[in-house]
Amino acid sequence: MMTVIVLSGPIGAGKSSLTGILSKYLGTNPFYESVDDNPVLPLFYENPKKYAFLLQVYFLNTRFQSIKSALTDDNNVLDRSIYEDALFFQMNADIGRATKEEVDTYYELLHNMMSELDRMPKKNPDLLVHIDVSYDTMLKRIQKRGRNYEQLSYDPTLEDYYKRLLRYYKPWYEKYDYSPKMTIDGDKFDFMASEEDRQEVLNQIVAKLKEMGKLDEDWKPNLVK
Ligand SMILES: Nc1ncnc2c1ncn2[C@@H]1O[C@H](COP(=O)(O)OP(=O)(O)O)[C@@H](O)[C@H]1O
Ligand SMILES: Nc1nc2c(ncn2[C@H]2C[C@H](O)[C@@H](COP(=O)(O)O)O2)c(=O)[nH]1
Repeated sequence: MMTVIVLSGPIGAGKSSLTGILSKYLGTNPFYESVDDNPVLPLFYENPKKYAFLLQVYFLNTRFQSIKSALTDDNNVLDRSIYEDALFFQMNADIGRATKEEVDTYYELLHNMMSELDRMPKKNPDLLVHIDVSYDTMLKRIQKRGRNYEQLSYDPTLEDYYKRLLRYYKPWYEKYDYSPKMTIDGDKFDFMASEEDRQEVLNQIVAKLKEMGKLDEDWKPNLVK
């Protein structure tokens, strides 16, 4: 059965990490957001006002590309949903990093591209797995990952940016209704370092997929690597 799972959550929540763990466990394909090979991301952090619009278009384009493959392919896990794109741009626009013309153009482009998804065999994911984290956890993980331009030492105003991002995520998740959804407590479960925590998180997701009828009741992982 074709099942598409999408991860969501703020920067550093653990989406990419869980995408890898989950796709391996389910025997499906991981799809990653373009980050380390994204030439616009460092420019954005250096000069957000100048590059917010370009970065947004860059992400929209790469995400659309991976969604097209993921929704036509078999079983997949994506490390961020396209539904979060507007959240990021709205927030950047609200803090004055985009002109009205850029905002209008972006929304038109987004709607236009989203309507293309109507033609796909599947328009929406089967399940959204949201990783919920506090500011402290988010910051710790951003530090652990160590991308220079995401550190508060690089730009102290990132503290406000990150706190604001967390505030935007709450209503976004509550409103999200394109598919069934579930939350993983990213503060509680250290699914990178603790084998026990990792298993607990996987069990929660598998239980949800079984409840939805996407996995058979007697499904067991094929752990042969
Ligand atoms: N649940 C977790 N417990 C401990 N460390 C984590 C957890 N999730 C992610 N990390 C670590 O935090 C950093 C950011 O994780 P990543 O998966 O890149 O986040 P995202 O894709 O959401 O930005 C990485 O260094 C990763 O090893
Ligand atoms: N301004 C925007 N920035 C975005 C968007 N999507 C991702 N990002 C940034 C945030 C991180 O610095 C980096 C990678 O995100 P992770 O959550 O995977 O760490 O890219 C966006 O739509 N707009």
